[in-house]
Amino acid sequence: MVLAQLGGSIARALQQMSNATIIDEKVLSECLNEISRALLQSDVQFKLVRDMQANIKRIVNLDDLAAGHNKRRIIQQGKTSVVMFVGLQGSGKTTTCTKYAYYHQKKGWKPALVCADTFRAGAFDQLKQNATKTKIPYYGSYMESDPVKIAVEGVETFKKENRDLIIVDTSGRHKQEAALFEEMRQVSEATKPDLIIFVMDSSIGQAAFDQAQAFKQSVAVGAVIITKMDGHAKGGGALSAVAATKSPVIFIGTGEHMEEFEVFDVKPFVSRLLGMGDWSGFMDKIHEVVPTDQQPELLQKLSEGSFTLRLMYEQFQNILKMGPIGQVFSMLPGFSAELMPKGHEKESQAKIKRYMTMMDSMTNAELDSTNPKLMNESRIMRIARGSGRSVRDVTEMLEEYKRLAKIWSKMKGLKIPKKGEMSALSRNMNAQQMSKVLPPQMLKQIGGMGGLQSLMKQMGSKDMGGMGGMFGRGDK
Ligand SMILES: Nc1nc2c(ncn2[C@@H]2O[C@H](COP(=O)(O)OP(=O)(O)OP(=O)(O)O)[C@@H](O)[C@H]2O)c(=O)[nH]1
Repeated sequence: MVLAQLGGSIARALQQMSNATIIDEKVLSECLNEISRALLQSDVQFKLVRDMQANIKRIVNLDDLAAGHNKRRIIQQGKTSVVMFVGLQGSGKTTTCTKYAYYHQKKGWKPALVCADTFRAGAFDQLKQNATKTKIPYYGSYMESDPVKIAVEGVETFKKENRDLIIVDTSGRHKQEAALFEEMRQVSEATKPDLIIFVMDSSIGQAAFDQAQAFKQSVAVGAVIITKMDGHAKGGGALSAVAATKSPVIFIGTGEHMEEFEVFDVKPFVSRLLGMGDWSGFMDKIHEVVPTDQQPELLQKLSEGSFTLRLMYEQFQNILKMGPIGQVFSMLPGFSAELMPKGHEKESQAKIKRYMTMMDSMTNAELDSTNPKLMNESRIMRIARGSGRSVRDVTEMLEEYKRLAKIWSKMKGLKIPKKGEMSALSRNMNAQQMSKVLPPQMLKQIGGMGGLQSLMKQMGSKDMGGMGGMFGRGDK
């Protein structure tokens, strides 16, 4: 094979890979096989080709690629890229457009914003305000009512100005609004975006699948951004949206401010979704903070799923010892936003101490019981009197206990790894286990067990069926 042909074959193989929405082991292997074939046909030594394959596989971190961001160079620095944002009304599109622009500006891009949202009065002002704050050029009009015209003019203007990332914000719309969907399609056709991002509010829940699918059917959605991950919603709808759009989640929004924007990372996201907190961080903390002789016992109890009041007490003790309480809290299964809202660390610490004072008035039998019915009215009254708190306070503490116990009961049967054995947990957390903790409706929407398995794979897990790598951070 002459050199030009060889180059062509390799370029084609790479092109095929970059066309794939998700790069997983299969896509990577196919690409490497293609390249290897071309090399062999060019008489490159077999051993060299085999070593090259192995080396590339070792170097490429599919988990990193799963974020969809670095791998798929849909937007390329140096060339002008147009990115169009679409989504439901109020999903946070306008805010996210600026966050996205700001993020890339910090990375050395020259972004610009175009407001093609002529539907919502005030949208242009909002974009203008955000753009001014972040010193990003913007384009829009108070007079023009045709979003296609504005979008085209804006893109042309910024292309002339050599901006390399032109972001087009569009109006929010629902799938029932056929005319607005047609308009979105026209904006897309006229501006020919290199990437269309579907912005979704994490609290959307069950409606996510249908809505996301409607968007995907009208325009070529290539990526998803989930907003408002700082709220109570766990982002479960995101799973459905990912399934419907067959596109990776690339970023999450974690607040109203420009900096509250993070590259999507599958591990903490899915852990949070399952109400499990950040497991690997949590395990690291256990090994760091819980005295060595107590560790096996705690891990054993965790795997039994029997969460007693005493265990809660001990964990509170550990939490108070852990230092900057805010950071640690979010890692613990269930000990997150509900017990300790962001920015209220002091109050939360006081609450924990209050809970512990009440628990000091409990008997051993009460602390070690796993029977929720044991805590009857007379016991509650006795504890209230003993600790100098109100019956309401005691009831609140017990409610908190029940909430945590419910979450921790999901750990039952999980093989909790010892230090250095994190991958054991990853292997254990398979699709079947995950299916048990997902709301049934959602499971149905993403196509049952089969759908879940392929979704897990799509979301960056290494081995089919297992959450390979998902919790693997502490493994190395
Ligand atoms: N807490 C939180 N609020 C957010 C986040 N992203 C956006 N918001 C807020 O959500 C609200 C709606 O955001 P917008 O950006 O106006 O939404 P939009 O999708 O452009 O709205 P339409 O143009 O009506 O479709 C605003 O109050 C934002 O500040 C986030 O990640 N976290």
